[in-house]
Formats: sequence, C-alpha cells, structure tokens
Amino acid sequence: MKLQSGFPLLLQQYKALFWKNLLLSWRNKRATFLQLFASFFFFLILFFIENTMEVRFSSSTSNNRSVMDPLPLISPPIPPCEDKNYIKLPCFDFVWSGNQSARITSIVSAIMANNPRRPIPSSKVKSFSTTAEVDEWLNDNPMHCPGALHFWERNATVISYGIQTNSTAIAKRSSYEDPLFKFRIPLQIAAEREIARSLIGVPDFSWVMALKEFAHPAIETFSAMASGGPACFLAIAMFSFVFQISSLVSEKELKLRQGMTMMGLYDSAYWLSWLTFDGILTLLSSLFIVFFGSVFQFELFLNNSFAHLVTVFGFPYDRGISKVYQAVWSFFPPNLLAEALLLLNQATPHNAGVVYNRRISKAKCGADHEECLITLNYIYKWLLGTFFLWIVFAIYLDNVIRNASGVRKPVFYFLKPGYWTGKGGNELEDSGICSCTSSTSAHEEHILPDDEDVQEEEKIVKQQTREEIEDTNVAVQIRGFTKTYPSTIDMTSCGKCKKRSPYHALKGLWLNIVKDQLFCLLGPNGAGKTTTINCLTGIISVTDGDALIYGYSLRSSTGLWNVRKLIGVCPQFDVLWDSLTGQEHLFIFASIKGLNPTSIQSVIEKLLAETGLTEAARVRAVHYSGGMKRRLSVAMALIGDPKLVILDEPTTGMDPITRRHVWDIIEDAKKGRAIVLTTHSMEEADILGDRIGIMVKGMLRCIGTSIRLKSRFGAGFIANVIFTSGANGQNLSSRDEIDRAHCEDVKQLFEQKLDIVPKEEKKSFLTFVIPRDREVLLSNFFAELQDKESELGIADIQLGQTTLEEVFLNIARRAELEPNLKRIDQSGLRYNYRNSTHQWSRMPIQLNDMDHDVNV
Ligand SMILES: Nc1ncnc2c1ncn2[C@@H]1O[C@H](COP(=O)(O)OP(=O)(O)OP(=O)(O)O)[C@@H](O)[C@H]1O
Repeated sequence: MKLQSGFPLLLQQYKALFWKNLLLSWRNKRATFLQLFASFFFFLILFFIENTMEVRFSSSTSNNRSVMDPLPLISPPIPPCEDKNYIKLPCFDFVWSGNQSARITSIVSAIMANNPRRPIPSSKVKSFSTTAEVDEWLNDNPMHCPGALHFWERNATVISYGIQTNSTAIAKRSSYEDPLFKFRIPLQIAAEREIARSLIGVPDFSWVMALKEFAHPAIETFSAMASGGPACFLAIAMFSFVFQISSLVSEKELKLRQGMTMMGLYDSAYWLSWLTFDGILTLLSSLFIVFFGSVFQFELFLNNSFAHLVTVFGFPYDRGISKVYQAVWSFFPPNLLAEALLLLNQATPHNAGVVYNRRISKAKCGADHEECLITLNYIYKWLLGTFFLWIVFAIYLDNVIRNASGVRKPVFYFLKPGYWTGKGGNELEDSGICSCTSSTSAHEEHILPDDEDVQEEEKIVKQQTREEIEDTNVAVQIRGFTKTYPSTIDMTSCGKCKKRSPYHALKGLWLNIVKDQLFCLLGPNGAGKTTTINCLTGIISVTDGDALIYGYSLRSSTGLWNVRKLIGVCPQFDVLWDSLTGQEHLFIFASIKGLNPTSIQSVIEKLLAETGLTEAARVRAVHYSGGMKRRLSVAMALIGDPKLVILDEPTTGMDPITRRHVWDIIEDAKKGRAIVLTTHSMEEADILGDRIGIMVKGMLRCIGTSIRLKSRFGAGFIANVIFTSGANGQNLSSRDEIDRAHCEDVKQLFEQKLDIVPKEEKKSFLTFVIPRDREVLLSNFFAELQDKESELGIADIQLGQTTLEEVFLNIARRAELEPNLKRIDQSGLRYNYRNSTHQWSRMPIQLNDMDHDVNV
C-alpha cells in the first residue's frame, strides 16, 4: 500500500489531529462550555457588585456620581428631625437660645409657622436662654437634635444669629447625608428670612433662595471592573489554561502520544494541531469576553477599541521597580495582561478610551500621564514575543523531560545538525534529568547464552553482522540489544527516598525474525518482552546494539522514520481516547500512517469487519469491553498493511470465542509480513507461533519451533489412564474397593515397567509423566497395558507430548534457580552452572542481576 510522506503527510496528520481535538471538545461539552463562557459568570458577579455599589451611593451629593446638570434646591424647608440618619427619639427639629427676648421668640414662632410645606409643631422645638445652656443640653442629649439657632438682639435694627449643626456626614444603606445641604442651609434660610421680615416689618416679605451644587464629574469612582477585573481575567484565562494543559498531559500520560509516534506521527503536526486548536478556543473565549463585557455595559468594553480588548492582562508596573525587574516580569504573560487591563480601565472614565492606531501614545495609556510607564503597544510586542518564546520552551521541555517510558533527548539535542536536517539527532537517552549514576557499559554485561539453539542463532546473526550479509528472508535482525534502565530515586510510602540501582532489562539479544512467520516471545513477568518491543519501535533507546528492520537501522533517525512506516504496533495497554468511537480511532491512525484519503474509509470498514467491530463502530471506546478494546488495538496495528506487526499481549481479557477469532485474524495477517507476538497464553503461542523464544531475566533461554522446544525442554510424554466406574449390580462400597484396586494395579505396573509414580491421581484417572529416556520401552509397555484394559478397568489410555506450559515452567524454574548457582571466585569472575553439560563456565561478573535498594 502506497503511503504518503513529507508535507502532504504532515498536512493530513495535522487535519486528523485537529479534527480529533474538535471532537474531544465537542464530546466534552461541559469543559468546553466553561472554557468559552467562564467570562459570563465572572462578569455577572462583577455586574452585581457594581450595581450594588451604585445603588448604595446614589444620592446626588455623593462623590462617586458625576453630576452634569445639577437641579436647583429652592428655599429648602427645615426637615423633620426623624429624617436624619441615626437620630435618637424623642427628637427636636432644632433647639434655640435667646428666649428672654420677646422679639426673638416671635421670630422663632414665625420660623416654625412659615416653614415651607410643613409648619413645625412646638413640641419639636426646644428653647434656651443662652448658648451655654444649649451646649450643655446637647452634651447631655447627644443625637437628639440635628441643629441649633442662636439669636442676639443687639438693638432695634440689628439682630445677630448663629447656627450649630452636627456636621458629621453619614451614609446609611443607599442614602448619603450631607448635613450642610440637609440641615444647615435650611436653618440659615429660615433664620435670615424671619429676621429680615421682623426688621423691615413686612411679615409676608418674599424670601426665596435657590441653591445649586457645581456640575462635577464623579470624584471617587467605584468600578467593579477596575477592582476585580484583573483577578477575573486571570481566572477566565486560567480556566482555558488548565483544560488545555490537562488535555496535553493526559495524552502524554496515557501514552496516546507515544502510540501515535509509533505510527509515524510528526512532532510538528502534533504541536501545530494543539496550537491552532487552542488558539481558536482562546480567540473565541476572548470574543465572548468582549461580547459579555459589552452586554453587561462595562465601560472598559464600551469605550476602548475592540482591537485592544482581545489582548487584555498584569503586574503593577511602577517607577520604583527597576527596568530589569520589569523586563523579567514581562516574560510572564499574565502580568502584562493585568497591566494592559489597568491601562484600559484608567483610560475609560474620562476620555473615549484607547483606539488602536494611538496605542503607541503614552498620553492615551492612562488618566495619569506621569504614572504611565509602558504603552499598550509595548504590551502587544511583549505578549507576541513571549508567546513564541513559551511555545519553543514547551517543545524543548517536552523533548528533554523523561516521558512515560522513561526516555528523553539529550539536553543540547537541538545543537546537533542532524536534528535539523533529519539525518540524526533524534537519539533518546535513558537517564532522567536527575539520575545519579551512569549505567554500566552494556558490553561488560553481555553473558553467553546457555542453550545451544540460542548460541547457534546468536552465531548466525553475529556472522551476518560481521560479514554484512543481507538475508532477504529476514524481516528483523536484532543485533545484541542491551538495555539498562538508569538508577532512580523513588519516594516510598513513608516519605523516605529509595535509590534503585541501574536495572539490566535486556542482556544481549541476537535474533533473526523471518518474513511470513510469527515469532512468539514468551517469558514471565518482567522478563524484558515489552522492553524488546519498545526498543524495536524506537519508543525507548537501546543501551547497546542495533536492529535492522527490512534493512533500516533503528540507530539512525531516518532509519527510524522508515521503520515506523513499515510497522504496526498493538501496545500492551490500550491507548485509546474514551470519548472517540472505534471508527474515529481508525480514521485518526490511518491518517497518521499516511493512507491515501480516498482509501481510508474502505480500509476502516475492512478492519472493523475483520475484528468483528462493525456493529460497535460508532460506539465510544469508553463503552467498549476489555476484549473489544484489544480488538480495536489489533485493528489499529494492522492499518496500512504494515510489513512488521508487533502485538504485545493482544488477546489479554478476551473470552475464548473472541480469542479464537483474533487468532484467525493474526493467522491471516501472517501472509506477506513478519509478526512479533508476546503472550502469556501457551495455547496461543503453540497455535500461532512458527518460532518461539522464551526470555527470562533479559536473556533468551531457548528458541525454536513448538515441537523442538517440547522435545528439548519438555519432561517427555504424558500418559492419562482413565478408568471405567465399577461393575454393575454391586453396592457402592464394594464398587469403590474395586476401583481402588484397579488404580493400585495400574500404578504398580507403571512403577515396575517404567519406574515412575503418578504425577496426578484421581479416583477416575491417573496421570504419568514419562521421561524421554524411557521412550524405547513405551511401545511394549502400552501394548501390554492395552491387553489388560478390561482386567484393570481401563476405559481409555491417552499418550501425548508434554505441553508448552511444561517447557515454559521448566525454563523459568531453571532461571529462577540461577542466582543460587552463581559463584564468584577471587579473580572477580563468576561461574555459571551449565545444566546441559554439567560444567561450570567462566564469564565476567555481573553485579546488577538483582535490585540493590539503598536507603539514602
Ligand atoms: N522505565 C523503567 N525504568 C526502570 N525499570 C524498568 C522500566 N521499564 C521496565 N523496567 C523493568 O525492566 C524489566 C522488564 O520489563 P518489561 O516491561 O520489559 O517486562 P515484560 O517481560 O514485558 O513483563 P510483562 O509480562 O509483565 O509485561 C522489569 O523488571 C521492569 O521492572
């Protein structure tokens, strides 16, 4: 199948990943809704705060409102004392002194009677003779009266007066009380009016006085946007940031990205898809910020030009802070954003806001020109510059920080010319940023295999490597894979640091995997099977050695790219997006692989049919059963007709029927390609494996066909003798006795003739393991047994070879015993016991077979 490459492939991958991001956002509606509309909820809160504050300071005398056309106050009356904020009852509208004068008394009576719209009853006024008495009363009765009038009749034509008021301005709930306007001026007008009337002798002399406050702008403005805006903007931005980061991190943690990389994903397509998708989401979210800001009528949004509002965020830039410090802070976009918001806020109340083409002007960067240190244009440039800086930094960290498989690129990988030219520089390192010890040289660790078949295989591969012989029949040639995981420091549950020594997971693997064959890799947990597969797919680097896959070396980055086009991988754990359907997964991976867009649909349908997922094609992966997920992973591995298919435990969790179905798929897939399969099912290995290798502790212990392994490592033969139940017409106890007697007779016969005892013994059958060296005795023995069948109550005799499981257990057991057989002589060489030849062989000491845990 012809696969795309170069720019068309990059474009195709980009489109598929962008579509994937779109689907994930659409399916994860709640998170997307919050990302886009968080501004609405924050602005709603700001709106309520702003309106509450506005109502609170709604009186005309308050400073927070601008008064453009003040209304005149015409001859304001003396208000009832109850109108005062915080008054104690009983209260008096006013108290006065000078009551020894009849003229003054009549003036006060006139004040009370002529109070506009409300004559004052005498019960609301209290008189005294001197100012001292008034002071004394006020002192003794605080908060019972808002004002006092003092009169002195100097002579017939001169009357003096004075006013005392409680001058404390008080705000109560939504009303603000200014004592000057509310009490003092009405008292003054009343006193002057009646003194004048008394002096000129005309009781109804017209005395109209109007008062008007200055037109003025709001002096102390309260803006919820100015006070809470920066925090809100930061919170809105954080919503998007947190969602975007968690999507990226979970793709990495769940090894989805690794899965895509194995299928040939370009890093550039990956980053570009996230960048553009998140860019669009951020743009939409910014537009909604502007939209909701305008809907809620915040001046910031109404007065400033639209172009500025999209970039809004900050840190208080101040003259006291050095330029270097400001520059350092400018590297963090939220600081600049807050500063921009502050500038825009300052620009709104008194002028028309900031327009785009005057963004450079300092005069427009805020109300207080002196305070203006940076312009919006400066902020634009820094935001744009830091955007690129952070993207590059993110990509760098992504490369140099250890991934889920524990590998990373060298710290200065970008300095290698090969990285830019695509001809190298993609090498991975095992060590973590803070790994402490370098691993021991891989060569020192290589141990010669014990088994002659493995030795023979190693010899062939080494010879082909040395003589550069290209065997056209070989699909994969593994040339001495060694893999040492570096030492790490782990935290224990009790908070202690535990140092883990370097671990030698692969200790020299030499192997040819032939075309049109399935090579089955068996081994107990931790044997190194997955490590071998990860090395083959380039997910982790080998410490030493190389592999040629269809002639391409894994060691070169161009080789690795070509290899990725040739392989299909079903990883050990399903790497699937819960919210995407089976069909969508296949589409994404087919696009990454580079299938022609016109053929993708038919390939998907074929794979779905093959893996029995047609009906579940449109069901999201989260609703798949474990078996369905594995089948989808197998289908993904077969996309693009790969020449090498790597299946890491593909049938785990499948029921027997599905498993057999997948075996059929794998059997069919053998044609024209090589398959590497790891499994814990011996039955699977027996049925599917053309060649089987068993690994233990990072080394290949045996290799060959199933029959060869059984004959070399199996115990020999297995014989099952099945008995008939006792003769009819007898009671139960005597039937039992007869059965037991038959059983004993057969056991005796096996012991006499073959010198073996049963491996398993049940009432109805006996199982014997017959060693291979008794093979010559078998035909006579079983002929004799058959003759005595009815005499011994035998219903059936079954004879077969030992199972692969037997072989596996034998090999694993032998390897388990290995450390006990090690001897170290004084020259530092370890002796290994060779079981087959009963000899001790000399080989270099290997200290790291087991973990050395050291508490530090
Ligand atoms: N990143 C790592 N760092 C350190 N040790 C590791 C790392 N990955 C694997 N190992 C160790 O390497 C050994 C081989 O692991 P591997 O996963 O290859 O085994 P496996 O044969 O696939 O086992 P299983 O059958 O359980 O999947 C194990 O002892 C494991 O603990």
